Amino acid sequence: MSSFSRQLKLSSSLIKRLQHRATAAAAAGERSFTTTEGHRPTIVHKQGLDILHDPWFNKGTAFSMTERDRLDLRGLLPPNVMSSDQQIERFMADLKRLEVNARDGPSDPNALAMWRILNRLHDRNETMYYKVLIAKIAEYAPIVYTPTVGLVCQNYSGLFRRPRGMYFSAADRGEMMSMVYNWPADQVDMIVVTDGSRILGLGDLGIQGIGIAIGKLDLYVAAAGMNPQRVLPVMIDVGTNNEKLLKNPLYLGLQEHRLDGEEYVEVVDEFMEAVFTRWPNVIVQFEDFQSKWAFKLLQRYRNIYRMFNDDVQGTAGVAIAGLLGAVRAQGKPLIDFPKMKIVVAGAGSAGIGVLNAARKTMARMLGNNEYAFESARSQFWVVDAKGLITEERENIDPDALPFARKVKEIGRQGLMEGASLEEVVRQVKPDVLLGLSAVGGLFSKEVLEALKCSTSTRPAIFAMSNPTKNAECTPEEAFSVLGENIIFASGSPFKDVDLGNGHIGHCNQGNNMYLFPGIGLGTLLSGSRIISDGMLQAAAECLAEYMTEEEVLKGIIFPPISRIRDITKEVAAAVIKEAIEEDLAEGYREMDARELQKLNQEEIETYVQNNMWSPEYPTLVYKKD
Ligand SMILES: NC(=O)c1ccc[n+]([C@@H]2O[C@H](COP(=O)([O-])OP(=O)(O)OC[C@H]3O[C@@H](n4cnc5c(N)ncnc54)[C@H](O)[C@@H]3O)[C@@H](O)[C@H]2O)c1
Ligand SMILES: O=C(O)C[C@H](O)C(=O)O
Ligand SMILES: [Mg+2]
Repeated sequence: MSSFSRQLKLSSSLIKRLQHRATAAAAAGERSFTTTEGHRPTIVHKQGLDILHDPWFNKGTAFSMTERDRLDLRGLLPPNVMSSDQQIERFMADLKRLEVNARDGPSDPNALAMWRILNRLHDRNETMYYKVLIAKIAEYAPIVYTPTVGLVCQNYSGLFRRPRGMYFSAADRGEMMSMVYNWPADQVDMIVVTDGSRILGLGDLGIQGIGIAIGKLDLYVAAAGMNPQRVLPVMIDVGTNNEKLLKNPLYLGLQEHRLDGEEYVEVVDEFMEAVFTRWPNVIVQFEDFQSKWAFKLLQRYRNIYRMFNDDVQGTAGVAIAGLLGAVRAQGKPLIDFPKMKIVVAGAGSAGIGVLNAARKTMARMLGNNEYAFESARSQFWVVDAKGLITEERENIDPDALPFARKVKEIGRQGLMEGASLEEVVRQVKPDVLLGLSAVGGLFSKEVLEALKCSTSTRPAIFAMSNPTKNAECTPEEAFSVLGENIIFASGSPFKDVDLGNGHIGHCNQGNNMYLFPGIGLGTLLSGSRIISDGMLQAAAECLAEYMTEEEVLKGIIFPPISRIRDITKEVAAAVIKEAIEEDLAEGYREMDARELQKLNQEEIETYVQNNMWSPEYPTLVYKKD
């Protein structure tokens, strides 16, 4: 156990290391946890144009002459055979041209145009698409993922060309169990499903929300090395309450108001039953469901299906890692975390998820008993659209109730029910101001000025709402009001700030993308039937631990996105270790539960690494059906 884990008082005997295991097993050749699919030819049952139109097999101009003969492709392609590197070079030149040509630099229409070009590549050649994405993840994640994916969802009815993923609608009730067989893949490892009801901070986008499921799965492939032939984006279309979409003749979804209550649950139940019947080993990530349903569905399914909610659980883990980073950045020991005063703006699925996880982490550090849990509660002040939440709040949301401040207590602090964010910050003088409100600019100049009273030596600001225009403040705003001695993180990417004195104000991206790919991959490779709190906690700790002391002291508390494949590998390994520890790991393919238990830390990482898909063209051979 690392000293880091010890400080957190975590599950103790996590790994029984069998040091001699790797060499002995390799020498005996008794098993292989290295999958060597790489050089075997892939059998195809298609020829000619059918192959060129099939993104799973298409190589475009990279088909060799012998392959062109074998697969009846002669004459269907320009004669010059290109290497995959040449293909990428040509493609990138095209993309760059667009950037150079844009008169006023990168802008929304420009980002959308880049998305279109990448999407077309995705349609015609998946291998090349993911090669580009992995090689240039820092450049293109903001296009295929947050923030541009938000714009894509808003415009999806216009952008839609070739369908991607599956749509289950309220009109399909009773049919889902058979419909699910229309998907061509016999194996699906990962589903990201949304009902489009709360896409980023953009509200109800109905069926257009499928874009977010596609974007998340792009990261599953690029960061976690999930095989793109085994991922499935899903939209559950139960209608929309977005009046504009209801009236838009070009809208692609059901033009009726959202189902609610039992009827809604029945649709989601039927979908879950259908996908787990066809693919019993699939993992389902719930994404961007409105808070009203996010918690209920999570509670309903998490003990019977392999599923998690990214907005509630992934975000919580990323925030915990960030909060622990903020403690370290002050040069304090982690055990000081329970002393932090934290103001959270936003009490939706993300805010409440963070609050619950932060409270549990503090309680664990304080002795993990009821008293510790109760006393941790008093470290949080929660402000929502109606102001500070106290026990006096009428019709209080049951999920927010545990964080409602006691009236007496806040009276002493000079606060009252519904107090404004600015007042709360001024009176509480918090160490951390964390926004998951979806309200752009909420951390106004006045709020940031109030934070100057913070009792912390290095206050932290987490403006976590997405996309960019919904961020509670920009890093420029934060650094210009509060000076350089702060920690800053945002949900969407911003550039670092030049502070003008030769110093840089670091802008961290605090986004659940640093956890969900590793949670999914670790769950898959462990073979755990559920995703436990312990597995999620292990993922969060791994992320927190990833940054070095030196980086953290510089204010860098999250890794740059260029390291996302590496951090994902580590997170997946941490999740597997925890699943083994909790006796949940049932194994994956040739790696059964007993074999898994024999792996030491290094072997688990090798096992993960060897099961991460990389975009390389396989040699194709034709075989008649
Ligand atoms: N960075 C990340 O990884 C990450 C992860 C999940 C969600 N998010 C973002 O968090 C935001 C919220 O997501 P959610 O699912 O919790 O949404 P939600 O709609 O369920 O919750 C929003 C909350 O903000 C509150 N709010 C609204 N106006 C406010 C105001 N003026 N002051 C204070 N609070 C206010 C609402 O009352 C509500 O409690 C979205 O923008 C989403 O993109 C970011
Ligand atoms: O999608 C993201 O970028 C993060 C998060 O899941 C969100 O809903 O904002
Ligand atoms: Mg989300």
